[in-house]
Amino acid sequence: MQLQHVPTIDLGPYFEGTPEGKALVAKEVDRACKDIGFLVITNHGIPKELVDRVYSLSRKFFNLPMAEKRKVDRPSPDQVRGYSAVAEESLSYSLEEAAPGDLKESFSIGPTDVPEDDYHRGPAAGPHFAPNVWPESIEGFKEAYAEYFDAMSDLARSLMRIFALSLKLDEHFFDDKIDKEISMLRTLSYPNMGTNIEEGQMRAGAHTDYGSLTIVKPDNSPGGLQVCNQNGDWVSVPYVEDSFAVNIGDLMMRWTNDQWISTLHRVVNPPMDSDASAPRQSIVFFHQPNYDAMIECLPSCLDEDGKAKYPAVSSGDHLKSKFVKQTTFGGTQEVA
Ligand SMILES: O=C(O)CCC(=O)C(=O)O
Ligand SMILES: [Fe+2]
Repeated sequence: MQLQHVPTIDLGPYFEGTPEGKALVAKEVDRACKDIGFLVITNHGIPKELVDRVYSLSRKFFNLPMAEKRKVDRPSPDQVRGYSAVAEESLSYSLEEAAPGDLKESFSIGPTDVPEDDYHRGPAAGPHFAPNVWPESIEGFKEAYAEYFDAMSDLARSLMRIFALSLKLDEHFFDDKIDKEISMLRTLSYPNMGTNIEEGQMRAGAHTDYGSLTIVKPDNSPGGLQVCNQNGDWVSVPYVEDSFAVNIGDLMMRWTNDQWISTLHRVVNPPMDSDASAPRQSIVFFHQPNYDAMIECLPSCLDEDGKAKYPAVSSGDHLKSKFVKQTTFGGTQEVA
């Protein structure tokens, strides 16, 4: 039977390391990725203290006066770094002719401690390793974000190893394709807008993510993440204490020849009567392989006639193609 809701999967047996435990988790993950493209993970090994620290430092940042936040404004349209204000972006723009701006503000970083070599700094690297910008006035902010990025990167590597087992590949198949990743970490703050909303305006309009996988630290405040299941119904991602929501993106769907699905999702507004002092804040890690990793249909995912639906493409070119498609409200470009 096809899953129509988002399952919760305990990663404990994978990390215990027995072949049975690994096989069990790989099977559950395979089903989730095929049926609904989303899963909630528990026993992921990320310290709660780190998550809580990044959460509260981010809250401090979003509470700064606008002039302070503007000091770390996004440096240029092609660099997903720094601050973007409410309604400056629209995630569903790539799916609709015109969409109103999303009711969120965000702060983004890319890889930290980038080596000064040709791979990372030469022309082929484009804006993938652009420098980060940091708010100077919040103590411990930079360190916490860098630590969280690394923790997410480790968790994503474990998830990719589970994916490899699910896809009948060697467990380490993806390792050398994600060791110079071009991932992004982004905190999203969704203020409670009351009635100050345009027709059709949402916290985040319906969209799919671009990369290999996304790891979301959700928030339990009203107005949350919803997923469109294969029946076409919007279902909420369950909130589980100390969990992360994980979803696969367009790149993974392409890598699996559409056997796994990159699912449409959105963040809905809270009910009008909900507490205006409870804005939602989520922390989102968009995992993206090395820019030169070739995304070529995996052998276990070919069609029955042995064919692939898509030609090979590099991770960097794939991301660029999404980038060009998506224009933000107000005319600049944005990557989800
Ligand atoms: O805030 C969330 O829960 C998810 C946001 C999202 O889907 C995105 O930014 O791509
Ligand atoms: Fe998303």
